[in-house]
Amino acid sequence: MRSWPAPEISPLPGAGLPLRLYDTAAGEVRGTTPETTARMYVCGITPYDATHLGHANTYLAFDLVNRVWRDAGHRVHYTQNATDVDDPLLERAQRDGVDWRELAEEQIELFRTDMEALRLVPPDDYVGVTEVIGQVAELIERLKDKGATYEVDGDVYFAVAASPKFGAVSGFSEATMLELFAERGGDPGRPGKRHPLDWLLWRAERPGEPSWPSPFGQGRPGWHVECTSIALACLGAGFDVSGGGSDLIFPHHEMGASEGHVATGEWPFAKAYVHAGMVALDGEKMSKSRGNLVFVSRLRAAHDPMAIRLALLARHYRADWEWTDEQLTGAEDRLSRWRAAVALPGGPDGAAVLRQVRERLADDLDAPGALTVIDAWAGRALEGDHSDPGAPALVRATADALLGVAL
Ligand SMILES: Nc1ncnc2c1ncn2[C@@H]1O[C@H](COS(=O)(=O)NC(=O)[C@@H](N)CS)[C@@H](O)[C@H]1O
Ligand SMILES: [Zn+2]
Repeated sequence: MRSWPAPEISPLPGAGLPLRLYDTAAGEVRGTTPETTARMYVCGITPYDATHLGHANTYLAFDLVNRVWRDAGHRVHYTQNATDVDDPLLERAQRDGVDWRELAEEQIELFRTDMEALRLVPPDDYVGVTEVIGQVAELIERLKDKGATYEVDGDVYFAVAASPKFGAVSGFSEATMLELFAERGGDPGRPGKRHPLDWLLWRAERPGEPSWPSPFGQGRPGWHVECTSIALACLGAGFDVSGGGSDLIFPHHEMGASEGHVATGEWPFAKAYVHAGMVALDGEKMSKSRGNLVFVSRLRAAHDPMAIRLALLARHYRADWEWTDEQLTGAEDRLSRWRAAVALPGGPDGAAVLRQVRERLADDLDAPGALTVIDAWAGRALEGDHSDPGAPALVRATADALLGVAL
């Protein structure tokens, strides 16, 4: 699938610092160690109710990863999927009496428009799972050849007992796993399964559901295996970052890592598992099932997308936090202050701003800290410190390249 047009990225003098990120599997902040080309897989949307602020918050975190790696001299190979066939999408299409393919297409287009407006760097590979059904079936075949699968009434399951590394990503107890698995699309109680945590790889055709041919009959892929297949095909095992919101830690990323490991024999499947916190509204996580959503497209109708971006950047990417309209007005004030300051003939030392913003972002994406650095510079510039005539241009370029904020 087409992704979206890339924003300009201003060149900056010198180079950034090595990026350190909190790795869920390690349970601590660790230095990323990408090669010349850094490789990142970020789970994409299930295309309905796009693009809400929770989505935007998560993709923005990985946009910062992309920008910091580029500033440190790496090329970035960025892959993102779209889950354009899955139970929740079919249910929503059914509820609204629309064709599921049309719903997916329209929502993916809205997502692209929102991502472009917020100036996120687009993925190099933007892959709808319906584009790669055959490839996914091949991966399932590989897992079958490894003896890691079995069938229940025509549906193909991954046997958790076949994965020596199961649990290495989340570190959760079995009780927590069972609870989350049931909450997030799993079927722990299904009769005929060998273990409650075994998960669906291939769902045999049901009446009225879309299906595709495969070596194991008409059907469609399970959720986790699509991402494993696309990441392996585009990036190869051992890629640098597997990203998503914290609600993907389990079952999605845990099960995908097991699939990748058993299929390739390589570990880790991803060198770092990086998760963004949950954005809430009125005390509840913003989610389609709850319907308490704030849409980027609606905010864009009345607000500068750069203010929306600044409002999101004001929170640490791993924090769970509550959206309020006041945060947007605060971001609009900050945006106009920054724009006024970079329009001045000079300001305090610009090189210090670049150095400090680089330090903040390299330290597990401390964007709030980076915003504070530019706030301080803008404040002193607006009070009349114009000692460095080159500073306004350098601060503008820093905000653009590292934070994605166009002043
Ligand atoms: N309230 C929220 N706050 C932060 N991130 C969220 C929120 N809701 C969803 N996300 C993140 O947004 C991304 C897309 O979510 S999604 O549309 O439900 N789609 C999926 O989770 C799958 N298509 C991934 S393969 C995921 O990384 C998810 O963790
Ligand atoms: Zn995914």
